[in-house]
Amino acid sequence: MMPNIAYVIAGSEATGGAGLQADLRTFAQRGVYGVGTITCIVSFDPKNNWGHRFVPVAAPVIGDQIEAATSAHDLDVVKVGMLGTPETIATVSEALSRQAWRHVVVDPVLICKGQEAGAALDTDNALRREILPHASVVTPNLFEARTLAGLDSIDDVDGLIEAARRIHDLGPRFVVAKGGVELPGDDAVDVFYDGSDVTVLRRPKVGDERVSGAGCVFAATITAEIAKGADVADAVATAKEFTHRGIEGRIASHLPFDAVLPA
Ligand SMILES: Nc1ncnc2c1ncn2[C@@H]1O[C@H](COP(=O)(O)OP(=O)(O)O)[C@@H](O)[C@H]1O
Ligand SMILES: Cc1ncc(COP(=O)(O)O)c(C=O)c1O
Repeated sequence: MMPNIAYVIAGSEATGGAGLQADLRTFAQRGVYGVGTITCIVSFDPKNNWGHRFVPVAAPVIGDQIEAATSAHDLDVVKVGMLGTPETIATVSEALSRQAWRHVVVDPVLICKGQEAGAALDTDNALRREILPHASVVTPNLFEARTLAGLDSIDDVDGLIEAARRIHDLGPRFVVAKGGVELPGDDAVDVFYDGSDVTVLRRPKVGDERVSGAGCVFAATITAEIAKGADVADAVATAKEFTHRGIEGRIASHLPFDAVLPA
């Protein structure tokens, strides 16, 4: 029997907590066969307060990986994670337009802390212009929702809903705007908007620190569930529960932050 296959185009995070490592781990745990393409390599630097070191993979090498993956398998569901540079964004955008996709799930990772602000702005604009039009599902966190929606601040659930509506206007059919730990209150609140109805998902906050990989596991779970045939609303509800469980069971390390342990 053929397994359900999910594809991810994302960055490697060398400590294993986030990025492609978390995506493929999540795919395996949700029972789908994962295929991955690496866009960049992030290696936190233990000699420098675990600051980000960021190296993009050369565009032709990204293109080769996508060619190999899409030629070997009949892929119809893809998650797009960290891209990192305008050149990578152009390469991935061009590759996405070469075939029809049932769903493109975009986790709009906007800033890698190692990047200088000017470069990050170019990347943000390129992501909005070249990747969002391919997205059927987009999962911005609070900062990304504010940036993509062009809002000065998001202070409550109503603000999150307004952001989700504005991002929907940019193209994606389904928007999950995540309040996470950043939105004030006792619960981690996310808003799901499908163009007509708003669903508010909430679970109690586990601590008040960000947990590495939470956004990656969340979007990867949505992708895996869609690959198995779930509709988007059910996939998002499953992702909320699965990520919450992974945050509760999180893994500590010598890093100054914990990582999600999807299980
Ligand atoms: N400490 C926490 N406790 C409970 N849920 C959390 C916590 N941090 C994040 N979440 C939830 O995990 C999911 C992804 O987290 P988020 O922090 O928004 O992603 P990102 O990693 O992109 O910033 C969302 O459903 C969010 O609400
Ligand atoms: C390669 C890569 N992708 C994605 C992320 C975002 O991870 P998170 O799920 O914590 O938002 C990171 C963060 O370090 C990363 O290094």
